[in-house]
Amino acid sequence: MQRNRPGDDAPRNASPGQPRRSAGPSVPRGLAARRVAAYALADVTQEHLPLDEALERQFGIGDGIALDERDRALVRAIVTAALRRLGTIHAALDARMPKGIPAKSGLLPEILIVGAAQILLLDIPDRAAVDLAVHHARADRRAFPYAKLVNAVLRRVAESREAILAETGGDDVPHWLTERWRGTYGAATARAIAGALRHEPGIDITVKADAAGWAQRLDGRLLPNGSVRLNARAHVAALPGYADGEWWVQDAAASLPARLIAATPGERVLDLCAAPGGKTAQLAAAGAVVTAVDRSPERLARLAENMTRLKLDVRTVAADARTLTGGEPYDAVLLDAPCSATGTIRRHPDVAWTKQPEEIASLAALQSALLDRAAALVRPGGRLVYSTCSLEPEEGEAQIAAFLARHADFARSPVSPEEIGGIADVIDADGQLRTLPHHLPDETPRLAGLDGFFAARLVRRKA
Ligand SMILES: C[S@@+](CC[C@H](N)C(=O)[O-])C[C@H]1O[C@@H](n2cnc3c(N)ncnc32)[C@H](O)[C@@H]1O
Repeated sequence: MQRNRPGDDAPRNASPGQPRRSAGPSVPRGLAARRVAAYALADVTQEHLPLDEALERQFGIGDGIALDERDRALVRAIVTAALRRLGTIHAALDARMPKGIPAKSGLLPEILIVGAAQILLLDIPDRAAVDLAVHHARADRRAFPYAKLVNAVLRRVAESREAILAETGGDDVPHWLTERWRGTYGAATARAIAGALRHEPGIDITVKADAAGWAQRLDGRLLPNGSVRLNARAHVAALPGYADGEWWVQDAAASLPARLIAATPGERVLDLCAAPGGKTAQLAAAGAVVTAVDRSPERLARLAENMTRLKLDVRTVAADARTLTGGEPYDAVLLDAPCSATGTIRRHPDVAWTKQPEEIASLAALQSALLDRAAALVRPGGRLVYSTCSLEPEEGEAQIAAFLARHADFARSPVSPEEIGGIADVIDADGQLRTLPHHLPDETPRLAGLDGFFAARLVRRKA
């Protein structure tokens, strides 16, 4: 879709409390949420701001300040849905606007996208979505002349909803990503990945013990790896066992790297990029004596809060793992490294729009430095597990191949299917883990899939 910059009737970085959009005499219920959604969408797609940051920014200014919890949840749902199917939405609008979006039309592109996302993807009556978009256009100085166009285009989108959603040809993520995946995995797998990313994933949890029992109590299903996948959407903090610290939310694939450590009670394990602590919790729950390191004090504080809820005892260290020194080497080290996170686009569709191709090389350099430091902290005979939630081989397979070329004292310790509940198709020829978003299929799309993870287990040869 041809587009111009969003309307800037008032400064986008207006300070909190300062009204920046004039509401007009009669503001229909729900308009404020749509306006905030449109601005947050622009923050993500144009300024490459992660969605959480965009929402925090927008909830702190203008209309956002007055939104209650329900409206804020609605804003998040609208923007998330729009980002998940942005290619589909652009194509649907393009097909109904042969001349493209008029130039200098303010927030018009975002108004149309927010309207189309509600019509196509959310349980919101078409009429409400169209009317609010028209009101929104009327309230935006530059979009004002196009209010009738908004009405006509969105009505046509509503008329063709099923056909639009059945169309699977286009990309919903930026072209550079699909091109990359085609080159890495081949055309058929790249298509399957793109298909899986179109669906909102379900909620997976990791339990301390009695996974089958918790699957029953929480109305979930037990996955082969021992995770529980909830059958329905839920407000997790209100579910039984949450306040008592019996379980935590963690994608089934994200639970695999810590399982590969196979920690035994009393072993000393170092978790190098640990926050917010899903993997730390697994290690501690297995009885290991865990030291959790993270560079971010804020994220480490969240980890500590999580461990308190889970009643798990973990030592925390705020430090840059690249310069971590000292002490006795560890029985095992987990390095769940910072990465492009392209494997988590199902859960975080903003990642597709906030990451830039050039970031992959700089992240790979950081991972390589972290790996070298991690290796020095493993005792002879000890294990090193490296993982990333990236689909990019530079952050996975190629990273480990380069590491082994630099470190003759390490060798792969291949993963066996039994260790991960028999999900054999996620193990590559070198015994490494490579999960992809379309793995673990299910008839119900929301109950299918895994985040995309890479993990390799290495052992340090005995001297
Ligand atoms: C992928 S997240 C870790 C997720 C975590 N392992 C879990 O399972 O919850 C990567 C973490 O690495 C941290 N990080 C990034 N660079 C780091 C560095 N140089 N040293 C230590 N931690 C770092 C980030 O703050 C972030 O919390």
